[in-house]
Amino acid sequence: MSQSEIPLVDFAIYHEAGGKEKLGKQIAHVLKTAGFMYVKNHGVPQEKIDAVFIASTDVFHLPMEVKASRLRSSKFEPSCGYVPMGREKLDQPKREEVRESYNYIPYDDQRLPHEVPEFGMACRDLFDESWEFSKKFLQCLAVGLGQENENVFAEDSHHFIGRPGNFTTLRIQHYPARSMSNEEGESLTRCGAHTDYGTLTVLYQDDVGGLEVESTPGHFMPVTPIPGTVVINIGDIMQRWTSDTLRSTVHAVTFGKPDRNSKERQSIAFFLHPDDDYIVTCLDGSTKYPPISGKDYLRERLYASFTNYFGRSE
Ligand SMILES: O=C(O)CCC(=O)C(=O)O
Ligand SMILES: [Fe+2]
Repeated sequence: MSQSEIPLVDFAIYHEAGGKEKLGKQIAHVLKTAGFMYVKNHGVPQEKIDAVFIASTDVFHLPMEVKASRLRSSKFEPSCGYVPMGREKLDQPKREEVRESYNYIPYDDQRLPHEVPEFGMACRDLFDESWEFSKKFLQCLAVGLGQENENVFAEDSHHFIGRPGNFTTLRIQHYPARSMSNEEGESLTRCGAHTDYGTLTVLYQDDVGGLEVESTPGHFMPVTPIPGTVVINIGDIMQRWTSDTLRSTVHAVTFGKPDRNSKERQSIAFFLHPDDDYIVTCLDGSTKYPPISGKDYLRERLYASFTNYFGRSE
């Protein structure tokens, strides 16, 4: 990425004649170069985003024993639930991550925090709105890449979204404030450097900041929060699907510098995954990567990033 800034795409032209084509060209270009973009006029109502931020604040402030009674399943299966600090380590070499999260999928109400009754419905609404926007985005992308079928990345491969047979998840993340010495700061981070796994990630962030993307190897650039925008990037399965034409970009969330006494932060990520049984093959007809099902691909990736999880240890 040679740009000094993350590009901003205006989705307002989607409904205009030729809008899909224009947007498709822009977003395909960004995903071949920068890999990350802001999108404004995305159509996801701000009050639905705020509702999840507000309800999840209450969820994260529940007593630990309540949160711990709603742990995400430890099997490889779609599951709602709480993911405590230390469960995930994305960094290489692995540093302690000061982050807790809650995974939401619409068809598992077993581990919902019923103490905050509005949480489930707020998540459901934002899940649906995020998919509505993602569908449009993915249609534009298919058009921008010259695909005949504009739904190849949308309904055709995400038919079971929100239902058994698809792993798409809305994940709410909480990064508590933490004062630390410089020495401690070397061994802790908020979210280690990683790429996402799925088709697309739609990220809603609060105004604290800390998200950074790797613009050139080893050089990270801040994704400063811009009100009214969402942040979009693709994940590894989309890079594979497009035979590395599109770029799944490394990113991380850091503590503020220089004193590292960062404010508490929250973000909401909509991680889109193809259907479990959908076979992803290189779209250009090449054999660069063998065909793989959505589920097998995700299994490989989750095993690598969860510690003491799915019956494995580091
Ligand atoms: O919290 C953020 O801003 C991003 C977190 C992230 O990249 C992830 O969970 O994959
Ligand atoms: Fe990520």
